[in-house]
Amino acid sequence: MQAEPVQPPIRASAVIRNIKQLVTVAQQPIEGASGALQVLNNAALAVYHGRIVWIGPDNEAEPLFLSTRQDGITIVDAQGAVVTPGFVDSHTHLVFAGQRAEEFHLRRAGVSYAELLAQGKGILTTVEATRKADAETLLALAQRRLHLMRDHGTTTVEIKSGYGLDRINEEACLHIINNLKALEERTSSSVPQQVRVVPTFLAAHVLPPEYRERRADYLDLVVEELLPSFVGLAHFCDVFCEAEAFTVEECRRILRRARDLGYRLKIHADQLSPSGGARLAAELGATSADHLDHASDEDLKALRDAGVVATLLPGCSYTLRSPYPSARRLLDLGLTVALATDCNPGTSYCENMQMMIGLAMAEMDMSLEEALTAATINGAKALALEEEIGSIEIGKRCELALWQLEDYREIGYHFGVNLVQSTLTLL
Ligand SMILES: N=CN[C@@H](CCC(=O)O)C(=O)O
Ligand SMILES: [Zn+2]
Repeated sequence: MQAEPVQPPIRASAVIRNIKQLVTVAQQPIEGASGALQVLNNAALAVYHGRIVWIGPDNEAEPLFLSTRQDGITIVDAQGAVVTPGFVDSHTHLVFAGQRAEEFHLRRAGVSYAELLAQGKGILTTVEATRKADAETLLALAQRRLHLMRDHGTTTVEIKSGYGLDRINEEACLHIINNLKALEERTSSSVPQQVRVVPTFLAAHVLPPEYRERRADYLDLVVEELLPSFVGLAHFCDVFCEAEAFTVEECRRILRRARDLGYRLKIHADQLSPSGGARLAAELGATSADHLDHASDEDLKALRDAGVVATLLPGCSYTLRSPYPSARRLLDLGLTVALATDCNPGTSYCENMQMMIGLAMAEMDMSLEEALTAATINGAKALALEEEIGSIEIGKRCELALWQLEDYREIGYHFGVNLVQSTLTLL
């Protein structure tokens, strides 16, 4: 009689071995892991059809997966890397042409961002350059930025339109974002470093110049025509709620319509002044409210009570030389805080989430553990993707950053260089 073949208890398509430190950022305790980030030393993990099915000590991976015959199993040697979830950059404006270095230097000479906006510069300078560029150029520029992000550890990026501001150009920008998404999904599996792309429609970024004398017509265009015809091209609808951009009432009208059409909501809130954006985000049940430099304690409590993620964008304070919002204040009030780059040509030209973590630790009173949480699982919450990504846990997608470090606590301490060696996305 022939002996029954020993069946492996867990089926795997890939096993990642030889991980010096696995920083899981798990929301549920993991056996053998410790600390706020649930860190496991000398670890391995197994993946089946892109989902994590096992996490444990490296020496247990051998008997579980490697000595039992499983056809087609891929072994990835992490070569002693520190491994974290890939960054989730939940707020970016990657699709644009041109640059605004001149304004950057003008601001250093004392001209404010709001003054530039009021003079028809700022965002409108980029709208002009973006409208002039062809789709191929815009795609190539955005793809280059996306790959820079990936090289610095980001595996999910939200990308907003908002530099087109008319039917043709907004639609073109949304198509470019969706083309980037498709290109990433199709990337060859021999280089498994895809970036997940989440598209956002931001027609209410600033009033386009041709509508200066007919503001109501632009709002009608957005609400009655663009929002309904772009369903399916964007997951989120965002607005810039600010004196120089759109009022609370205008934003409410746009976002209500968007919500009725099935978009999730985001708001650029209280960035340059107390604009009422945070309150509106709470009222409408937005997924996130972003910036929040001028939000009051009452505004923040309203966000917390409504379960809205507070996304802080330290690159803006760095670029605009404005005071950094205190993340400590938000954390002490009990908010869920995310960090993002806000990569854009005006207020934060930076693709690197490691830089945001460094700034948040140096200037916003965040611990490394809080900043890493904000850049991964809380970024996922800001995109309503926390069931899928943002931490290394059973059932989640395998989207990782591999770091050339002895210890994850070198993040933020060793600064100014890229510490990420690669990202890894197993499908
Ligand atoms: N504040 C509005 N939008 C961007 C800036 C865009 C720009 O200046 O081009 C932001 O998030 O900071
Ligand atoms: Zn923004």
